[in-house]
Amino acid sequence: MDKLPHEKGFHVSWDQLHRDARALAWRLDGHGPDDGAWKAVVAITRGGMAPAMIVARELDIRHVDTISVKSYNHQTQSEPKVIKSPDMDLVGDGTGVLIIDDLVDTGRTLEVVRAHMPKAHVATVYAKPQGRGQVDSFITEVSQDTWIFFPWDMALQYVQPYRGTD
Ligand SMILES: O=P(O)(O)OC[C@H]1O[C@H](OP(=O)(O)OP(=O)(O)O)[C@H](O)[C@@H]1O
Ligand code: HPA
Ligand SMILES: [Mg+2]
Repeated sequence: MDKLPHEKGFHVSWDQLHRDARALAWRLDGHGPDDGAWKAVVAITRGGMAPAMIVARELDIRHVDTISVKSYNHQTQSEPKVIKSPDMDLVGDGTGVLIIDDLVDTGRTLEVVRAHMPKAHVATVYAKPQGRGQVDSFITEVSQDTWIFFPWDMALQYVQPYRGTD
């Protein structure tokens, strides 16, 4: 039987995202340089903002900034561009900074971000094999041919029963 629409991707609920982002925070806790603390979180907008908020909350980090890299138009990839940089007085070379994104796919977004803050620790909630080398920490890996659907891109809707009634 053909796959049902909701079997064609990895669909992440808000609850799942919250659990996975918390797990990421707990993994990072105490692993900052020197005393183990992290001095700031930089979210890669827009997808990194929800996980970054959860990580900053768990680890009690009050300095939160953003970097904006645009790399996709819907599901089509284009040349990544930095549209907005974080406060470089705050982040410096990235030492003690946690860069957070929802996922790494090809790794091209993170390549651009790492060039800005070479000493930062890069963490994503989800990772695909091609980009895994660009992240220092992640929670769940999915195969390269899986599309991850996030809760902010979805809506609840009716699906046909597995065994149709004709
Ligand atoms: O590893 P890559 O192949 O570069 O892809 C991963 C990036 O792509 C998506 O962001 P997108 O650029 O679509 O912007 P958004 O976060 O605003 O949705 C995703 O949130 C990651 O940031
Ligand atoms: O699998 C994905 N899901 C959502 N956004 C993405 N951007 C790159 N890959 C993905
Ligand atoms: Mg993104």
